[in-house]
Amino acid sequence: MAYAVAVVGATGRMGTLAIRLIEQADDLEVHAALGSADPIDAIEGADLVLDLTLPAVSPGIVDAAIARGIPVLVGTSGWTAERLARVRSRLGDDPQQGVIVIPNFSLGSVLATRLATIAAPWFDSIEIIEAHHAGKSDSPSGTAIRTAELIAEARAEQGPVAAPHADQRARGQQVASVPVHSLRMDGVLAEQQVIFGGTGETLRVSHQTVSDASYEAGILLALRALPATRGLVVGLDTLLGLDRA
Ligand SMILES: NC(=O)C1=CN([C@@H]2O[C@H](COP(=O)(O)OP(=O)(O)OC[C@H]3O[C@@H](n4cnc5c(N)ncnc54)[C@H](OP(=O)(O)O)[C@@H]3O)[C@@H](O)[C@H]2O)C=CC1
Ligand SMILES: O=C(O)C1=N[C@H](C(=O)O)C[C@H](O)C1
Repeated sequence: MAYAVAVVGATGRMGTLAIRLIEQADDLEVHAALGSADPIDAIEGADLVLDLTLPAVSPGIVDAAIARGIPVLVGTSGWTAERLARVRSRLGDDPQQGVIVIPNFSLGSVLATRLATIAAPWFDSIEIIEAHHAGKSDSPSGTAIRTAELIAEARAEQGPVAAPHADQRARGQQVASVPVHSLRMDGVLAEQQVIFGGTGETLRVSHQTVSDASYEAGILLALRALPATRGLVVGLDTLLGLDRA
């Protein structure tokens, strides 16, 4: 049996990639391929929903899937801790349905974030620089938001990072106390560098995406994990068990 997937954002860069992957997989099939002009009701009858749209649109799609009892995989950015908390409370204490939110489908990126959380308690001075293609409409990136929030979580005992002169605009946007600097420019696909400043040394954890092919294995892994998921799961690291490594 093949799971029927409704892809929302199917006309976009990531949606087009997802449709191709689903069409090529024996255990998945396209139920509906939706763009901005299509009614969300078209997800009805799908086994799974895949959301690859815009940060402003994504929460409504998740709500629509939850309302219809359809498990949903979210690849769209903009899912802050606050937004995730709202979904968790919407699903309730004994959720029978799965919602998976993956800020970054690439293995290298989630490993880089994991490495950053290991270093986080050891350095008080931590900043993130992320760069993306000029067409990306949101900043900071979903990956940077997630990385900053996990760094803050890993520093629960040490407290917020030092962010001197944070009132100056060029000092970036603080996410969970971590300054994030976003570049949007030609010649870049997606990159992130987490810089740790210590006594007489810096440590840099850096990841570069050179092709959208880096997302393919993660998309398939998360779609296949979705039917058995109950409640909210965040991050490819969780699906891979890296959060316990
Ligand atoms: N998790 C990850 O690893 C990755 C996540 N992303 C994220 O995925 C998202 C999509 O990126 P990308 O494909 O580059 O973006 P695109 O701009 O190429 O595509 C956006 C898609 O959203 C659709 N859309 C816009 N508004 C609505 C609406 N109201 N209802 C339904 N669909 C709508 C568009 O449809 P239309 O064509 O009709 O306007 C289009 O299909 C972004 O948030 C990006 O950050 C990107 C790469 C990797
Ligand atoms: O828009 C993109 O391209 C990407 N968006 C995601 C994000 O906001 O982190 C994931 C990846 O960085 C590519």
